[in-house]
Amino acid sequence: MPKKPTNLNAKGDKNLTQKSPAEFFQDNKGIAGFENAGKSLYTTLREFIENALDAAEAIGTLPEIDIAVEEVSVSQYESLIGLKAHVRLDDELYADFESDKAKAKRLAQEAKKAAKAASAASKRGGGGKRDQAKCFYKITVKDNGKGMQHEDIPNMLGRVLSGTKYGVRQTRGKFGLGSKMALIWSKQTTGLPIRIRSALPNQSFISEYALDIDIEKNEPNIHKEAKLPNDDKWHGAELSVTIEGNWTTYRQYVLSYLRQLAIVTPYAQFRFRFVTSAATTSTAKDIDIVFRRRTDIMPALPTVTKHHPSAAKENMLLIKDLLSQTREKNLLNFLHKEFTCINKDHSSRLIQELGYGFDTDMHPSEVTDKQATRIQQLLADARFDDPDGSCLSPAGEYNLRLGIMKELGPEWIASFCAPALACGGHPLVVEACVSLGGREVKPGFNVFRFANRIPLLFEGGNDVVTRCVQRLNWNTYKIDKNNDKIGVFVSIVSTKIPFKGTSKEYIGDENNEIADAVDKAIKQCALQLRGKIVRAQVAKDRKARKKQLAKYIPDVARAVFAMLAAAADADEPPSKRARVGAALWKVDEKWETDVLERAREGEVSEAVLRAKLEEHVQRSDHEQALEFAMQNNKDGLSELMYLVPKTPEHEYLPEIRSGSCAFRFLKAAELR
Ligand SMILES: Nc1ncnc2c1ncn2[C@@H]1O[C@H](COP(=O)(O)OP(=O)(O)OP(=O)(O)O)[C@@H](O)[C@H]1O
Repeated sequence: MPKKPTNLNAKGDKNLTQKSPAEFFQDNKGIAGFENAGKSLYTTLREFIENALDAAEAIGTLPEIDIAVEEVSVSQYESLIGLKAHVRLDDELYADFESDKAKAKRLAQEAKKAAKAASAASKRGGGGKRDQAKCFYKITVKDNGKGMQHEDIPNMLGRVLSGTKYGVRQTRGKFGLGSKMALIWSKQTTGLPIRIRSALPNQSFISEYALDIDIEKNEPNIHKEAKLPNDDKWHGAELSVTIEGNWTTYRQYVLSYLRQLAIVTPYAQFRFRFVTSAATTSTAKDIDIVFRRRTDIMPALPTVTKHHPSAAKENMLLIKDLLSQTREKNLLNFLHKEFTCINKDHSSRLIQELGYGFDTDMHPSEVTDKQATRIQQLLADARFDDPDGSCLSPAGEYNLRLGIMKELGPEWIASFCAPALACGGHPLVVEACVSLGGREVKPGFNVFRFANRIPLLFEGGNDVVTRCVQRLNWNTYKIDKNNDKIGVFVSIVSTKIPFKGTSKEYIGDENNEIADAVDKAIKQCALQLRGKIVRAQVAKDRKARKKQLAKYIPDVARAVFAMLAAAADADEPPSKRARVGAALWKVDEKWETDVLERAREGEVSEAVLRAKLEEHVQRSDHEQALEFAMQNNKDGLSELMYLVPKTPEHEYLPEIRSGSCAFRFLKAAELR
């Protein structure tokens, strides 16, 4: 309903009105990923699941997340909103009265109609919902995370742009918007409140709330608040909303999202259930899948960091904000403590460079607006080291590989982690894996994108990763881009991912630093794979040669033995012709006499010759293979294996070699 304008100035323009953030996002749901019923169902799940992961990781707990999507029939929905609260005394009085026979007939017709609509929708694809009846779903996500303070719950979940994840730290959530968008969508489509149960670790009670949002005031509207006993010492949160959705068209997206989440978070366990409405007689569409945890090793927690000085390039107001908030007492410490990559010496040199009017002892509150602009200019123009990225928590090559092996089972896989770089003043790390082959992988490119360990499923064509994949000349790496089953996985983590829009769907291609880092990471993986491909080709050729040689062994053994036997019988060395035929041209005479003697005594037989030849072919094959691998090591012919240290302190052995392989132990830092 259009809002009555609030006149802000009695004398001014009557149309001058103000909107609350909640109203803005209600009117522009699309920018937050709520453009239609199907997409809204997907985004609601995504927002809840990502909050659940953030909450468990924040307390270092291995995430265990239960996700349920329950279909709600129209009649169930009506009773939820209290429309059928009245218990009928005389059914036959009502227009919708139907006999048992009529009811059975109607249900059969409805089932037929629903099947027809679903098949039409899946043919149409996308999120269209024209001529379909409205469908409602109850979405519940339960985690074992840190929970929320009782008093904070209404503001956290009922006030747009409120959250605990602002600041310079890597988190999946950022805007303080996602769950409120789900609530706005539920308010608009079903009018039902969000239900929350939550407990902090070691809290004796469970907070229970039902609330919705006053969109005009951007305020929580509490329907129910209670504290229940927490006898099981549970901690975490359980959020539940009932919304209009479209499962048929977004089912595939939800399942792909979960599968990709399992790849990038193999240390989490997800259980996903889809339950058809009780009114539907068939349960054939029900789903109950568990994405099992494959490792107990979680990446280290990301830590809060400070701005990199290059952030001044992007944000003119940053210096002024920091100057007004800082607790530092002088300019020297202000630059050193409020930014990364500026030590005290560097800070003093920068202050000298600022010139007239600045000195190291100056109090930050004395800096004028003009001087703040001068500081901003200098920081934007000066050169600084890249941040070290230690505040970030990338998925890790081990976790990525494990997830990919588990979900896709490729034949080959290569991984690379690029050094941290500064992007808009925020540290950013790119990790990549490229795989070949695997289950359910189609020929050509299969691009999987992750940002702060969130799978990105939409807008693939515009994303920096897809663009880099398309630009790369895959032939150089002996990879056939049309026929090979190529999996490209790129995970980007940062304290601020430069998403396009608030729906966190893709990262644009225009940032050269990110594009270069992605390009480099993919190329490094492709290079490793080229080594494996070359090695496999060489191994194949060797096998063919060995097979070919082995084929001739019986004939050669027979011919050589026949010649030896004839020479031994005749008591004289073989003729020159026979020597050439048997490749004995250059053997010395003593050896020859010795062999003839042994042939006479039966020590050298055809079987012995055959066994010796087989042994020789086998040995030279191994020697050639190892020689080739050692010579071509740079080309990626060595295979990286990741060993998880059992203790923080462990010793690295030197290289170990055997006849057919060599082990070289490297520390993670030496791999880069
Ligand atoms: N499952 C949960 N466990 C603990 N805290 C939660 C949970 N879900 C939400 N919160 C709290 O509520 C806040 C608001 O969540 P919301 O989804 O609205 O935004 P966000 O996750 O901060 O950012 P974004 O809009 O980018 O997702 C979060 O910052 C978090 O503190």
